[in-house]
Amino acid sequence: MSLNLPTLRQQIDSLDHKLITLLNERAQVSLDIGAAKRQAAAATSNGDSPEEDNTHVYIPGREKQVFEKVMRLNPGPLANENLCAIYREIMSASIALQKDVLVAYLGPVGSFSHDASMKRFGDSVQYASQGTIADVFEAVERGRCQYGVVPFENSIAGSVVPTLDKFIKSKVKIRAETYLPVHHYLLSKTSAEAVRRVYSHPVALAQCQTFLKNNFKGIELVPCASTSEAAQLASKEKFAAAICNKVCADIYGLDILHADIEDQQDNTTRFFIISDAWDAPTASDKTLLMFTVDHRLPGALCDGLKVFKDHNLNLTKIDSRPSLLKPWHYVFFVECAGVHGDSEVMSTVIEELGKYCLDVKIVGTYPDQRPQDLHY
Ligand SMILES: C=C(O[C@@H]1C=C(C(=O)O)C=C[C@H]1O)C(=O)O
Repeated sequence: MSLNLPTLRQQIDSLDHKLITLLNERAQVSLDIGAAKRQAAAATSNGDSPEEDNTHVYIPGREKQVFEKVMRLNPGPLANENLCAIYREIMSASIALQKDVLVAYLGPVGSFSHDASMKRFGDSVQYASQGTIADVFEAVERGRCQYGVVPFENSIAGSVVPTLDKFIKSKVKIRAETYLPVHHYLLSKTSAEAVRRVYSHPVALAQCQTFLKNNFKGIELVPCASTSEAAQLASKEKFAAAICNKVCADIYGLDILHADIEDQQDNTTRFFIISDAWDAPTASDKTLLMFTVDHRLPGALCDGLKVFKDHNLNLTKIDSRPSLLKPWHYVFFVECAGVHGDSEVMSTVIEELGKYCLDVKIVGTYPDQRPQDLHY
């Protein structure tokens, strides 16, 4: 069969016609869903601030379901990754139709947080760059942004301490988690031999220790607030370089000196989407709890952790930070899988934990997002 280009283009035109009609039908339903969410919120509100619209249009559990459905129904030839990227944008437009959404991220543009935010929320929502992780928390706390994206832990460097410390003091809640594969680049305006100083975020420097030891032993390493700030600083200096995302080369006019310099190629960072509220239970959720331990009771931490075992809950993360209330007094973070914060099981867990631990608090509860299922 000979392939006729004008006929094939006619086919595309006719399919586009159908697609545009269907996309708008979907958008109309999404507008109705927005109205239904406002109705439901009004029915449960106490009428304190009727002019303030606190409804949540971003529903991570529902989005996870949509992505799963898209991949299940995909007959090809489109790859799941490409179809999911298209759906990311369809849902982004759908969110923006329901409400103006502003997402705070650790900037400036070109940071891994920016990348993670864009991949999570798409092109149609608005973004607000923040100077530090603490500023992202503050933007959400003060209601300037409805959502914020903060790095939580990295597969090589471990926990992101400023994020943990902000959770101790802040009232924000975790609404979703997301994962980003992280590849670092050494960017500069000069040659590798002429570099005298390397800027980056401390967690990024920690991910490239072997590379730095082998190639830049003894060189000045300057920590800064983000990898994109590092790129910005390096772009203003003659003999400096930055460890950052590849996209910073174009954004800040830098050359690539070395690619993929992270110590492990499967380097991944987990981010949290924070907000003033978590969402309803889904088929599979995780919950992050925070508590201090009463040291007057010997073995209190051990007894506390046993509560999770007794309820058959798998622990997926455990960490501690100084409470800053007194020396050698710690706040513990424990994440468990298979349970939502609003469930009866969780109420029982919290009650039982209370026997051994003080100030037990849920930091967030969110759909369990396996990194391998993220195809966008
Ligand atoms: C349409 C909704 O709102 C948003 C948009 C979605 C979509 O376009 O499919 C899914 C979840 C929400 O983030 C919804 O809650 O169902």
